[in-house]
Amino acid sequence: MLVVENLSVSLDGFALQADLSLAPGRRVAVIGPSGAGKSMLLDVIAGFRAPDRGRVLWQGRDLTALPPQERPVSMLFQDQNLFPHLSVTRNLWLALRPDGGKPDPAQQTRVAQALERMGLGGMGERKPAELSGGQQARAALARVLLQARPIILLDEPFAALGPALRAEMLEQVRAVAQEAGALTLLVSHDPTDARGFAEEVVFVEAGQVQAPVETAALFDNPPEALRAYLGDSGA
Ligand SMILES: Nc1ncnc2c1ncn2[C@@H]1O[C@H](COP(=O)(O)OP(=O)(O)OP(=O)(O)O)[C@@H](O)[C@H]1O
Repeated sequence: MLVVENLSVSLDGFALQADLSLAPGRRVAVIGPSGAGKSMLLDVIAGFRAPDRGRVLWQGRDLTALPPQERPVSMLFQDQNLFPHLSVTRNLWLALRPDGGKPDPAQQTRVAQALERMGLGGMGERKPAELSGGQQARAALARVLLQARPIILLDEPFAALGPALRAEMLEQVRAVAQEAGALTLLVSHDPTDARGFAEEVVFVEAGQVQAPVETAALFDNPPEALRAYLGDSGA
């Protein structure tokens, strides 16, 4: 289980509170109004922000004091976080050799296979700027695939893509997560994405992280606060 226990983080007058347990392998959407604290929750789980109080545990192990690179977590951001001066292949090498060393031939083959799988065969020598937005998203997902960590965090990584491409990317994420048996948390502003992707939904409002609810049950009978958030989005 991923357990976020008695967590409290404050920043410039904003406070986030969470108490949450999520099972390995689940697909979870994190939704809620702008500024509610969704990114902050992911940042604390990933280790980019330290909580004032509380702990983050994975399978009983306390991660709270660990730096991001030592956590069992891969994170995908909207800007895809690829190094602009490195080729796509070299960006992916870093997933296997964070020290910057040259991967061995077997690792290089894995990188080439990940590129093929993401439809980027033959594009490994390009710099990220020489790829389309969708191709950059696939390159970033190839990195997640190579890292093969048991928790995948996605902070609106595909928001800049059109609906069809976004749905396709979420399908890819689902396949990658399933293969790795990874728990996946997806921050999204699009209820359709949440419904299509997630088995459970965590609703965050004004710094309060609510307990996860089965997706279908939540959207079939949304509580008042969620109804207000969804407005007339048709979800
Ligand atoms: N670096 C910062 N300095 C000060 N306040 C911040 C900082 N980052 C975030 N905040 C505040 O913390 C709160 C939570 O921000 P967060 O980015 O987690 O919200 P969010 O739910 O992800 O919003 P959005 O959906 O708009 O991305 C917001 O009220 C925001 O103004």
